[in-house]
Amino acid sequence: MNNPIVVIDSLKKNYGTVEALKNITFTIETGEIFGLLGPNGSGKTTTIRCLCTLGKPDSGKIEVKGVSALDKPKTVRNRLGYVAQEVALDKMLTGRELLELQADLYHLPKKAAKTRIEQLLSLLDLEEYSDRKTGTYSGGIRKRLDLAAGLLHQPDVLVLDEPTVGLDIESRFIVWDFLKQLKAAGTTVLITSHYLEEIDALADHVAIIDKGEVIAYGTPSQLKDRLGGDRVTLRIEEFSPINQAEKAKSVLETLPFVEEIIINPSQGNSLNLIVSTGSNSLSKIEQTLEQANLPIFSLAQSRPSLDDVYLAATGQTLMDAELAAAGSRDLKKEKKQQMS
Ligand SMILES: Nc1ncnc2c1ncn2[C@@H]1O[C@H](COP(=O)(O)OP(=O)(O)OP(=O)(O)O)[C@@H](O)[C@H]1O
Repeated sequence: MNNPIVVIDSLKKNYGTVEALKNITFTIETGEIFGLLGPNGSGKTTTIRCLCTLGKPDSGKIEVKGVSALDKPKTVRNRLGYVAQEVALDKMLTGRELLELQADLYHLPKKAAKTRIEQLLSLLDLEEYSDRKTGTYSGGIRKRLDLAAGLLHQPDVLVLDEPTVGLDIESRFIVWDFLKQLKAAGTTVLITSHYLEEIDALADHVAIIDKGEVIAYGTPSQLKDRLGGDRVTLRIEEFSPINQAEKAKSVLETLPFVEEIIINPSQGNSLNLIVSTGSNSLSKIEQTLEQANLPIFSLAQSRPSLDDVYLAATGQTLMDAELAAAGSRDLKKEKKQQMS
C-alpha cells in the first residue's frame, strides 16, 4: 500500500450474543474503488456503519486520512459520504428540494450549495427529474438522487451499501459508469455488494468477508489467478441422484488433469471440477463418462471466477451462503428477478 486513505484494523463488534464482526482488517488506497464482498449477514453493513461513525465497534482501529473515527467522529464524517441501502426519501419533496435540505444539514453555504446541486444534477443526468416529487421516481432515479446527496459535501471517500440491489440492468450500468467517472475524478469509493460480477467489474481491490472475518483480499485478478486451474461444471442429469454424482466423481477422479471435485447438493448435485489449465479436459471427461455409461446433461469450462474464490475459501458458493443465511427466502428467484 502506498497511500492508504482508510485503515481498518482488527474490528470486533457483537450485537448481544451475535458476533457480527470477529476480526475485520483491510486498507483502502487513495483513489481506488474498493469492494467489500460477502453474503447477507456477513458483516458488511456493520463494518461500514462503524466506518461512517454510525455505530461503534467493541474494539479495533478505524482511520480516515490518518484521523481516528473513534476519537474524532465529526472530522471523519465530513470526509465521508454515505449512501445507505434503503434511503427513506420524503416523497412530497422534489429531488432538488431534497438536495437543498441535505445541503443545509451539511451546513453548506447557500451559493456554493446551489452550484454544487446543479453540477450533481447534470453529472447524474437528473435534470429532467429534479423538479418532480421523489415519490414518482423509479428505483434507478432514486438511487441516482441518493448518490447526489452523498456527494454534496465533496467527500474524499464515498461509501455505498449495495448500491445496485433491486435495480434493473440498465440502471445498474448507469451507476457503474458513474462510479468509474467518480474514480477518474479522484474520489475513493467503498462499495459493498453481494453481486460478484459487480465487484469484478468495478473494484481495484476486494476484501471478501464471511461470518465477520476477512477471508480473502487482493485485486480480483490476483484472487482468481491465485486459485490456478480452470473450472468445469458438470451435471449428469438436471437433478442427479447423489449415488450417480458420486459414481461420476469416482471415475473422473482417476483422470490425471483433475485436481479436485466437489459435489454441489444445492445445484442438483452438479460436480464442480478444478482441472489443470490448458488440458483438453472436456473431451476427455465426455469419453470417460461415456465409458462408465453415465449421461451428460450439461458440461462447461470457465476461468476461475470470484465465486470460485469464495468457494475455495469457505467450501460453499456465495449463493449457498446467502441461502443458508436467508432460511426460507428464495434468493435465487429474487436475484433472477433483479437481473432480468
Ligand atoms: N442491530 C442489530 N441487532 C442484532 N443483530 C444484528 C444487528 N445488525 C446486524 N445484526 C446481525 O449481525 C450480523 C451482520 O449483519 P450485517 O447487516 O452487518 O451483515 P451484511 O453483510 O451487511 O448483510 P446484509 O447485506 O443483509 O445487510 C448478522 O448476523 C445480523 O443478523
